[in-house]
Amino acid sequence: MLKIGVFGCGAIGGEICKAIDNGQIEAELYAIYDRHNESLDRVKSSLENFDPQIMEIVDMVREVDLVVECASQQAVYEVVPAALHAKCDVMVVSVGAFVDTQLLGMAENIAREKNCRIYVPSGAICGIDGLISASAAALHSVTLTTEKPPGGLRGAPYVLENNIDIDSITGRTVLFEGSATEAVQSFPANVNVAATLSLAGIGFDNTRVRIVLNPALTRNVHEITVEGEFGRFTSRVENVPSPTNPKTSYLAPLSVISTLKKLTQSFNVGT
Ligand SMILES: NC(=O)C1=CN([C@@H]2O[C@H](COP(=O)(O)OP(=O)(O)OC[C@H]3O[C@@H](n4cnc5c(N)ncnc54)[C@H](O)[C@@H]3O)[C@@H](O)[C@H]2O)C=CC1
Ligand SMILES: O=C([O-])CC(=O)C(=O)O
Repeated sequence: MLKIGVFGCGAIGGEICKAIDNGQIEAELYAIYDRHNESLDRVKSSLENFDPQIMEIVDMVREVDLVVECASQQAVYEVVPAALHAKCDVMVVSVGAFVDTQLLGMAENIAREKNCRIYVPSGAICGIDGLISASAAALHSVTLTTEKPPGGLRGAPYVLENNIDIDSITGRTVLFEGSATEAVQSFPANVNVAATLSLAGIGFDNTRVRIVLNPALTRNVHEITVEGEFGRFTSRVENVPSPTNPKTSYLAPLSVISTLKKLTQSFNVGT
């Protein structure tokens, strides 16, 4: 049975642990880690069937087959090289870290050398399957419009650095327009989806991103439009925010759970 370690036990990590524990994912929850004891305690007390060990990353990668990073972009720098050097596969949710071409190149090189896999689930957006299919021919443009209520954007570096008082904004307001490169650095915990889109499509510099604050919304909306030799498609998802982290949509852990299920099933559907 696949032995899994979960690094980061917040909104996403907690759901993954539960899905392994209740048998939805046929794997062993072998180890967990979080820098906050409360998060570890919360996850541990939610489990009925597994009693994972709490392990620092250096120990975790020696014991498990796959580490799931669901912590932060900063954690990716720690988790990904450690896992790959130990010949351990890794799934990355804080995908925005891969805007760093050195990190991405290094990860790809070590994975090739050690014959390991790096998995990036679709996360909180819909349409990555279509984009991957379309990318087998020429792509002309990829754009993302992310629209969130104030709770989905509060605390982002871009908001703080530009002294934007998001609670005083009363109507739909475009906060940011630019490349995915700038977007994932300015909103590291809000638009990892822009990174996933970039990796699947035409890269960080060419993927265009618009971030909109809409106080009237209760859901996190991501709309993507892709044009290429295949034609054109638009996909729009209206995501229920996670109850414990309003920045994160519930679809994000569901996407990780489904990607993990794919790894353990013999019959797989979709691109
Ligand atoms: N790819 C996608 O579509 C999406 C990605 N995300 C990203 O996934 C990650 C996890 O999201 P959530 O679970 O909602 O966040 P969260 O804030 O609810 O949980 C993150 C947990 O990781 C821990 N953590 C953070 N950095 C750490 C480190 N360096 N070492 C040890 N523990 C660390 C925190 O203490 C916290 O318990 C975030 O980076 C988030 O931005 C979120 C939503 C969608
Ligand atoms: O969960 C979402 O809606 C998107 C998100 O936070 C991210 O991509 O970082």
